[in-house]
Amino acid sequence: MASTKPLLSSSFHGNQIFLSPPTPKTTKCSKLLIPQSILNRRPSNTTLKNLPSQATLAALLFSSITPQQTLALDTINPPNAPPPVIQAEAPKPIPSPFSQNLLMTAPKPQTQSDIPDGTQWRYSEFLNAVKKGKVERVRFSKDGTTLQLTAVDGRRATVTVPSDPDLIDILASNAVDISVAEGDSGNGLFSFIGNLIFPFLAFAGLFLLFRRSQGGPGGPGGFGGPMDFGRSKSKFQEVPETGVSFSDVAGADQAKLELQEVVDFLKNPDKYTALGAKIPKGCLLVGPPGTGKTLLARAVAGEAGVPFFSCAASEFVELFVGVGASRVRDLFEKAKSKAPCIVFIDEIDAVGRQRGAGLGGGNDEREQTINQLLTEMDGFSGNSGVIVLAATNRPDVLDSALLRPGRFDRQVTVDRPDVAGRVRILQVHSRGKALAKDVDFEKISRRTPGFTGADLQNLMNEAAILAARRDLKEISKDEISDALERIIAGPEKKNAVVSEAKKKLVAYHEAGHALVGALMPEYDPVAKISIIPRGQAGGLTFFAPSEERLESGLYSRSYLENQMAVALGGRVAEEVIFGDDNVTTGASNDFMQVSRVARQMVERFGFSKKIGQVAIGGSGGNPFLGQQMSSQKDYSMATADVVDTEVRELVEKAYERAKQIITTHIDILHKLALLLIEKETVDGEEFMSLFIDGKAELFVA
Ligand SMILES: Nc1ncnc2c1ncn2[C@@H]1O[C@H](COP(=O)(O)OP(=O)(O)OP(=O)(O)O)[C@@H](O)[C@H]1O
Ligand SMILES: [Zn+2]
Repeated sequence: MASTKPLLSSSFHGNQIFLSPPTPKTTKCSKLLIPQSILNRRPSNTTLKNLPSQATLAALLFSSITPQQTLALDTINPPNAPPPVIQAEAPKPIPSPFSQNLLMTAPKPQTQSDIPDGTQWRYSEFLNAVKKGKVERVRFSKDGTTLQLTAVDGRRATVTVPSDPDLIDILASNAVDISVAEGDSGNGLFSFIGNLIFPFLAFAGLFLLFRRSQGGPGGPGGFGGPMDFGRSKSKFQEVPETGVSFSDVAGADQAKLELQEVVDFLKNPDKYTALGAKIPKGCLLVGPPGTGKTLLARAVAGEAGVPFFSCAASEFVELFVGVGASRVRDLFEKAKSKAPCIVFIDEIDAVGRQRGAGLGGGNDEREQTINQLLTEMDGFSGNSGVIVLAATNRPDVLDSALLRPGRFDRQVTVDRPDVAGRVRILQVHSRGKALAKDVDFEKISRRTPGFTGADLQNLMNEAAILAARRDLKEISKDEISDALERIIAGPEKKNAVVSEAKKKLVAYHEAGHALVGALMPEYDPVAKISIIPRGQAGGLTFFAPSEERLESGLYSRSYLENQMAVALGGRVAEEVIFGDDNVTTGASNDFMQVSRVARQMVERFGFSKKIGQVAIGGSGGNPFLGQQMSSQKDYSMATADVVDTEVRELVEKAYERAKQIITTHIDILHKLALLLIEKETVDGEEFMSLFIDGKAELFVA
């Protein structure tokens, strides 16, 4: 039961900061929260980016993790949270097991029969049987020190497992089915992965991952030989013609304008060099995920008609020091031979973070990679015809050496699109889709502030899927509307069994939010009220904040006070109707919102006279770029007391206002609650008509 500003963040988004720009769920799930204990154990020069794939790999290897669980894990990271900071936790280099591997001799062939007798096999017997294809499946204990095997003839045996980095590879290359015993303790996937990725399996996993990405095992028996590692060349893609033009990138006019210069240069280098003009070698595309940075880079190449080389910086960095640097060298070698061309480096922050900033010392591999990149960029003169575009959403963490003149000295901001931009993006993504006449992009655009291009693409796609599921020939506004709500608030649980009593309670609760919202001066209009359960919420009230408000990101003191009153309206209605003793826990999200707003008003926005116009508690940061707005306390106990008192006062004041509105307009509260019980959803217009019938005053001061 949450009062939801669909378009502002809400309780659905977990720990998200209330006033931050909305971050609708997108289809992308790239970040995985990895427990510190595992991070500390991983080899020093892997990047965090590898970890999801590592986990995915584990998921593939160990069938007890389903992809769905991995997705569920993704959502543990609040959408706006910064990626876990890698620099603070760069662990000490761990000697690579693969170097030992070089010295290891292959196990001697066994003379025993293929399948040993007994229920306790020696490790060498086990390996031998595996290589002869006599082992069907193995099941590791949770700590990985023993395994249970099932032989092809159905016999079972136990093996004590030494720390052998090759084991997983050997098992996999002999098509042995691998799983891990599920424990009865622990809390789900975290502890599972925690126990799973004890060092040798982690190494083995990475080893496999690496080998896979190299295009298959290097030899029979799965022993590819560690020397393969240095020779990777396939870490970038080369597209001779992207076929993407600026017209495929809707909105982003400013960015296109700035990049037009790059296009001109690539098309006509002589014109510039004849005049002695210095052409930028590198250009940084900065903006939140999904805003079309990659698309823009492709469009630059497409417009100029030059080849497009792309790679993700995280893929440069692998297990061995020096590999990343050699990959960078390969990439530029190739690019220079095809100049003029575009080199696009995505997620440059993965290698481009400030050097030597980590607690555990520097990360050699990353440093070498970035040094190589800088060398390459310094190496080609302004007119070599290779232009490097790099993308990041964390420009703040980049090494300043990258931003020096002659490197990425230009920044192009690719921001979330505005109303008009969203209309055009919707148009682009409805090309080739059959749309009903009632679809109005303008209206959809107004309902989707904060959406990125990727979000809008996802929206249109979801709508198309819905239309197909409904056996329609066209996508109508209903499908788009339903898809939108689904994206914002999670799917409706239409079949959830809700008792009459609960339905009534939720109806009054939501009616309370809506009523207070409608009667607060200059508050956002109510768009829809629903008592169909959705996600965690028993019911929802949608408001439609104005575009200007969202775009400016500015909120007045009175707006925030209103917001708190609206959020409290649910609980107040419960109290008034059902009595103090019968209020429920349904308002807990509302309370969280309220206290967050109140605290921010006092601590950060200077809205408290006693604290004054200062920001205390936390270093701030720009949530737009995913920086942490930490709530770390950096003030004295005495100040903390004042803060607490001020926060409480704000909340109490809001509570009183909500109560006053609800008690004076209780007739409308009843009407709306009845309507909700009958129809389950009520839209804004219908709700407002209750006021006209009831002759309530619309705005009370
Ligand atoms: N301005 C836009 N016009 C049309 N489509 C867009 C636009 N922005 C994003 N998209 C769509 O969203 C998809 C994802 O965009 P893209 O990968 O370019 O984003 P990005 O900024 O590079 O994201 P990330 O930082 O996650 O890599 C694109 O394939 C494209 O279809
Ligand atoms: Zn509520």
